Amino acid sequence: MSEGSRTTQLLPTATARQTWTALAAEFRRLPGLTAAAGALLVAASASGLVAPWVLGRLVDDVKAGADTGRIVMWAGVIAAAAVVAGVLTAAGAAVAARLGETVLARLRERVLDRALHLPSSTLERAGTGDLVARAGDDVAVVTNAITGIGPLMVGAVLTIVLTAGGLFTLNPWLGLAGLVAAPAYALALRWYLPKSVPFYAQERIATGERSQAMAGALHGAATVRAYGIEEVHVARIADRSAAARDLGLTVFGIFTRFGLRINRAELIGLSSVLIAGFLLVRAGQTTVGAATAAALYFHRLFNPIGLILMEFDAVMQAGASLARLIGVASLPGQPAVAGREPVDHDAALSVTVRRHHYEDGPTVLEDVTLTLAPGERVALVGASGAGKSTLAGIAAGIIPASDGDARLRGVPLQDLGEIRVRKEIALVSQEVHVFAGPLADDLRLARPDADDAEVEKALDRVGATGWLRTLPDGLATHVGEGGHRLTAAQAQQLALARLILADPAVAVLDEATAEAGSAGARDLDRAAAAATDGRTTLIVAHRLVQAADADRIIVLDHGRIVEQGTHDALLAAGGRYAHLWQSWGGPR
Ligand SMILES: Nc1ncnc2c1ncn2[C@@H]1O[C@H](COP(=O)(O)OP(=O)(O)OP(=O)(O)O)[C@@H](O)[C@H]1O
Repeated sequence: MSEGSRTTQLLPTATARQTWTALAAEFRRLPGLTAAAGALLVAASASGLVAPWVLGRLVDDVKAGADTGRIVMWAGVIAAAAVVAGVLTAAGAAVAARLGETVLARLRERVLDRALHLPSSTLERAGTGDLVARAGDDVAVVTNAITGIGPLMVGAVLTIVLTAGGLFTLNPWLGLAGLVAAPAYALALRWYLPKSVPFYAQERIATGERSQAMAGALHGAATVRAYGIEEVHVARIADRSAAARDLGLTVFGIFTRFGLRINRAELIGLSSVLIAGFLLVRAGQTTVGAATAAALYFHRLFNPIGLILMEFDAVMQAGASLARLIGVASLPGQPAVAGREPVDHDAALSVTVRRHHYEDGPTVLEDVTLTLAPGERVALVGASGAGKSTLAGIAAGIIPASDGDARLRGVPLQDLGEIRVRKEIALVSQEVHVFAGPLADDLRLARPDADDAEVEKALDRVGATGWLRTLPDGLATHVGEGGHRLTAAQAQQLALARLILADPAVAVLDEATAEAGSAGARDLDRAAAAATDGRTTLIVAHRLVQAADADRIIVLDHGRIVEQGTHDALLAAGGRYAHLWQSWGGPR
């Protein structure tokens, strides 16, 4: 496809409510583990309440002149509570991490499953970048959150809820006194978030630029030295480092001032609890011990509240990533059964496009009607940007026409269902991916039950036998990422061999042979001819020689069909095609 202002429509992102619903549904599928994690975390937080309460009792007992035995008993209770809290916290964190990992693994599987089954048109619109970012970055962010801060956050929330409950149980007035700090915390967060988020983003960019400047200079060290431009690069690195340092200091400054605001909120809360305690004790409403316990409870809130506030943006970030994952995971799966059956029809494939445009872009195709008889070979030619790839995409069911449709033996492709369409119509595009693994496996993607002889025969038909023999392990040779590197032309041959194995009725070839140099291009032309032999074929011809032996040639210009006919007829007509043929330098 020609480069232009490509518009993409990102994959869906779940709303907050959908995210919670989907997450809750995942936890419900693991009732045992969820209940165990919940119970352990609650018990761990609750056991932390024991020590402050006991200290309060201790104060009252000492005031009342209790004997040493009683004090030792309370000390024993505190020690036991500490041990129990430690054990429960460790067990709770382990079970919660296991629960989180299990939920995440399921979510990851669903995302991958949906991603691989996405209707081609959705993927075409979204671009693979969005999907790769979700399967990569978003999964990483959520994994870190679920296994790292996730259990800590849950623990912190539970501690806050239970401790606040403890505070109110001691004396409702003491609880209310603690609540006085809430607005101060809220104000601290309101001050911090709008400032920190953009600075964190800038800091990440600045450190990235610094690494880039250093890596660039080091990779090109020889060139830098040869041209004597060391100073320029040193100055550039110094510049980037200074920018990163300044931003780092700014971020640290903001963080410190945020810490100050949190301390202020703590001071307000603790003072208010102490003052309320003093007044209540004086009025005989509570004991010194209870007021002490209340102050200790409030103090106990410092860490969890601090943790939640400090990690608030990390939680928001994880939430955003989770929403993007659930957006993909919640896409409808593939229908198990295909739709309507194609019927016997004169046309193997027909396309009617009244108008097509990408999103809000200009019209790319207009009034195009294309009908391929069974077994017919039709070539699309035209200048770059004329709309050939778009028309091929619509014909293959990859791109839905804005106004119009493609039909296989009379049945609209959307009625056939994606599975059936992919079985019947194969698209070979220039972007051929070689999957990492044995060569034979890559070919069997097209037909899993093909035996070695069939795989070899397909490779032979596309002229790959020559290089197949040179491979160290033949069909078992590992190709793709980390394995034996195939050339672009060899990868194209693989794609054509896959086409033979898949054996579809209709083949759409878009730039399938454009990659190679001229000698290789001829080999690939032969391979393409062999692979499409006997099939209804639509070929996007970038070199006119690919079109010359087609049954019919269709000339596109600015999204409209301007000419069609056989090579000879079009040459004789002396029109657009003849002109293209002449300027391309083809024999008359
Ligand atoms: N995904 C897309 N989003 C927006 N515009 C697009 C997209 N794909 C193609 N276009 C635009 O549609 C027009 C037709 O492009 P198309 O790729 O179909 O032409 P082509 O004849 O195949 O060109 P080439 O020979 O360069 O591949 C061009 O203006 C192109 O920029």
